Amino acid sequence: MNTQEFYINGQWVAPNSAATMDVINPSTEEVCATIAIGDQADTDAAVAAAKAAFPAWSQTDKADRVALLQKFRDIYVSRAEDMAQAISTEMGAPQQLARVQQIGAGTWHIDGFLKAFDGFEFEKMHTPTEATLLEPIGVCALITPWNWPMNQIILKVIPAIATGCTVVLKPSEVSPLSGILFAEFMHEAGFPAGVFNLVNGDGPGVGSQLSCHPDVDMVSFTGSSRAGIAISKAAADTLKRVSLELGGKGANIIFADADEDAVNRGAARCFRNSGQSCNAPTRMLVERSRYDEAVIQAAATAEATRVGPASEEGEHIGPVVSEAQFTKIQDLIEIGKKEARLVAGGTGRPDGLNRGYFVRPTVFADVNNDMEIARTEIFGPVLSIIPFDTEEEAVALANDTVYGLTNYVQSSDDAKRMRVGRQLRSGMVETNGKGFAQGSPFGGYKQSGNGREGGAFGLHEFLEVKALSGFVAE
Ligand SMILES: NC(=O)c1ccc[n+]([C@@H]2O[C@H](COP(=O)([O-])OP(=O)(O)OC[C@H]3O[C@@H](n4cnc5c(N)ncnc54)[C@H](O)[C@@H]3O)[C@@H](O)[C@H]2O)c1
Repeated sequence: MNTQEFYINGQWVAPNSAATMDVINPSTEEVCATIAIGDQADTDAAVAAAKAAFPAWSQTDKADRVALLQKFRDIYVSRAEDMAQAISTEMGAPQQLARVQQIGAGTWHIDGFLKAFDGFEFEKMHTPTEATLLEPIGVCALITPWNWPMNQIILKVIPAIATGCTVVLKPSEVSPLSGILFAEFMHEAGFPAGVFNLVNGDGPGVGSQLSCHPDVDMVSFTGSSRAGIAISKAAADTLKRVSLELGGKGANIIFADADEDAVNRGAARCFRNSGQSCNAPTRMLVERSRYDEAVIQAAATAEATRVGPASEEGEHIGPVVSEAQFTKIQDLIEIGKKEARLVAGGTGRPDGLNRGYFVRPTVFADVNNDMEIARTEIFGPVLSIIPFDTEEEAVALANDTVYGLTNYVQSSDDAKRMRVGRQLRSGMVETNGKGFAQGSPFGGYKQSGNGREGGAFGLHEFLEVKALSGFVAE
């Protein structure tokens, strides 16, 4: 794997400076790779390559773009094991999670885009003499996080390139290995030089250079609210489009008439990927008559959740990604112990693990929405349980957060699920354990961001709309 160079204008090139950064395996706390870190000259070279490639690429036939994307998909599938190992090493996803969910999410989104692209109309007659044209926005900077690396990279690169944009990808410096492998696949697929470019670097460096670059037309970002704000400010001077997919503090409303498995399912979903998902249901709101039982069930789920190294097979959860995240989560658990009632887990590593950023699956009961653990996105395997008495109160509690990404509703009453779902201020509502459909728009309300990724909505993100009048249809 080429960790010391960047992929610019169809080839691997040496960085401008000698700056490097170590990549840490979170299961062992050992250095697993060292990557080159870009500077302004590297960013400028990648943006220039993308800009030069845009006129030709934006005019290519849809069928030609589909053929290249299909070729990429074939390579992604045939090299899935290499990709799974890269993700597992860099961010700590255990083998099964890496192979099935982390890799599978990528394939699933590629297929969703290909389906949406097939029937996607780029030109429509609005009146007999005016056409509405959807055209690629131009050069796109794609800045991605470490928690679902291929999911995020594919949700950005594939629709951008499918619609005729050219891109510069900056993966998270915490999990850059999967991004480098992704660039190798793009090269092998044979995209024309400059269509796809990759520069590694950190947020203050390459990230902010891309955000304020005059030749970048759009930034698509997934990650923290802090970085989302910094990117929006940096992008303001050039008025480029900024698409944001930020954090969440999802509520999982469990009514008394919910199915028996609702609490276990909700807790397990909160702990999935070691709690490092922006759409994790981290606030479990339980109707009073089921509350005591729910606390016992959630605690039992936490205790039954095995934690172990990413290199091991099995259904356990792995470490959290970094020392910084580990420390932040420990601090929040400590705060939670003062604010609420700890019923499972707690601070410190799980028994038998004395190295690696492993966190104990933790459950707090008797939480209220004013507590810090109910307001802050912890991004670790930490669940807060909050009781409620009425449907109105449940909706109010769920909506009482700056975030609005995914909320969840569990009830055997179809009308109630739909009624509550309509009142929740979030981009997504999942009910009764039924997941998100392929091609559905993924994105948030409020401070969870403004973008929509996946399927036809995800293609729209990268398009400008033009009204062309005096049109003579051919
Ligand atoms: N919503 C999500 O999917 C998601 C994903 C990862 C992290 N997070 C949140 O972010 C918190 C911290 O994680 P993190 O530090 O890795 O996330 P982050 O937002 O700092 O990093 C994500 C990406 O943004 C880049 N970046 C950071 N600062 C930037 C800047 N000023 N300009 C341009 N790019 C910048 C990073 O290099 C990385 O590629 C987590 O605790 C979690 O709450 C959310």
